[in-house]
Amino acid sequence: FSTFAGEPKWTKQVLTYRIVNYTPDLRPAEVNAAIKKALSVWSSVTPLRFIKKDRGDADIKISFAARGKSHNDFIPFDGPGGSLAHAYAPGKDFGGDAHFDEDETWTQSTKGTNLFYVAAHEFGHSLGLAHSKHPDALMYPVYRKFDPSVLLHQDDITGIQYLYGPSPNS
Ligand SMILES: CC(C)C[C@H](CS(C)(=N)=N)C(=O)N[C@H]1Cc2cn(c3ccccc23)CCCCCCNC1=O
Ligand SMILES: [Ca+2]
Ligand SMILES: [Zn+2]
Repeated sequence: FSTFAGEPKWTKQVLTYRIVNYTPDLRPAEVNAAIKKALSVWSSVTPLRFIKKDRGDADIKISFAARGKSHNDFIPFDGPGGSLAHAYAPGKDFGGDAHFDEDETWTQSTKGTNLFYVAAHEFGHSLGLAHSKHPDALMYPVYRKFDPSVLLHQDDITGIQYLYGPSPNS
């Protein structure tokens, strides 16, 4: 596993998240569920807890943006394929935020681009993990045929617990 320079991490265990806008590819309830499940991947192995906010500021702001429309972070997306999303390391303002490329076809299946899988990867970044060299780790830099049941590789768990420690009820 790897962390970002300076090992930025959240100094609190309860984090808030807000889904700022939704993709038309899925029903809002499906997006809510995929995001919630992707966060629970990480909270299941750490003391971290996530609270959803529907307005105002939040630690992790989630949004969808397409090509050209610079989603005010000056990193425009690249159309279908290529980069699927990006997320910021822990910190204030943009820190922790995750942006998803609206030009992808977001799905809940193994066709198209699976939102749950990409979100789980992005939240690894939002929590302070950089990329892993293990090809079967969630934090591997390239999207792979994923097996929805087994998502976290031991390397991912070792990395996130290095930053936040294990779940208290482990
Ligand atoms: C790991 C993901 C869930 C998140 C990362 C984004 S990030 C910032 N959070 N690490 C991602 O989007 N990786 C690209 C990496 C990538 C693969 N290729 C690319 C061609 C162009 C640009 C990027 C890529 C080759 C062609 C395949 C393109 C489709 C799949 N894209 C990827 O796997
Ligand atoms: Ca893209
Ligand atoms: Zn990544």
